[in-house]
Amino acid sequence: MLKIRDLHVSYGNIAALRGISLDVGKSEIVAVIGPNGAGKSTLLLAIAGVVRARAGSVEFDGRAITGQQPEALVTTGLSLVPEGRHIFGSLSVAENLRLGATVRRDRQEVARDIDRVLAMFPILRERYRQRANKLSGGEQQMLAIGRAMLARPRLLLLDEPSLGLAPLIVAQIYEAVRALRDQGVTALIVEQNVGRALSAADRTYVLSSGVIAMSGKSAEFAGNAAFDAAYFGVAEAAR
Ligand SMILES: Nc1ncnc2c1ncn2[C@@H]1O[C@H](COP(=O)(O)OP(=O)(O)OP(=O)(O)O)[C@@H](O)[C@H]1O
Repeated sequence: MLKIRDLHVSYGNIAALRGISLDVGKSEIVAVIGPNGAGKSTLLLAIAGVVRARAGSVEFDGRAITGQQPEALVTTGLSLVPEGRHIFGSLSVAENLRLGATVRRDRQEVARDIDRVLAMFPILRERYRQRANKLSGGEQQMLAIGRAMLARPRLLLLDEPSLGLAPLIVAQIYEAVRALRDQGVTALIVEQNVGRALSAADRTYVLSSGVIAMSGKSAEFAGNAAFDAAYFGVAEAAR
């Protein structure tokens, strides 16, 4: 579904991604882990068209999407849930959700999709008319995912969904990601929470200083000395 080849992204003279190649198959959950500054957010931003690639290619469903605008990519089925959630604090939960559907014209289907989101995250039903800045961090993360779902994505890009959240809330968020996968939504997730990433993802890539240090089936990573060396080695080197 997603095919990235030799992707390079720079901010001025800082090379954030230095030749990334990565694949995500339909209905897979794939994680990208790595320490602070490894380039994880840049990777998602480049896929979503928010930052420009200096070289390399990104294909989505067999079509080259490199260099396309984020708005155009949303209509092709690609939704980003950015780090920090970027919800609108002064708007209600209902208004934030509807903003996710601005590219759609099928109003009745939108109402049905809002109902699906509220069924997935029942706390948002209780908070439906409240301003989003009154929500807890976990509720805001649920709202951000719900808003992304309103665009009916086939591929969901999640940037650190567990950041700053209590384990019970993180478990709920990942439960939702799995439920979405069962409905046919593919997910590429960036995480610093290694344990959570490995338990949720079918396959995992380790990103270090803008390059892929290791990749494979997540189940084979746990307790694997080569993985520990690759991951903790790069994490240590990044300190
Ligand atoms: N807007 C920017 N301008 C300049 N440099 C940037 C910018 N955004 C990121 N960088 C640099 O690019 C590199 C990769 O950053 P990126 O945020 O993608 O890493 P990350 O793995 O997501 O880290 P974190 O977990 O801290 O978000 C870092 O060296 C960072 O300082």
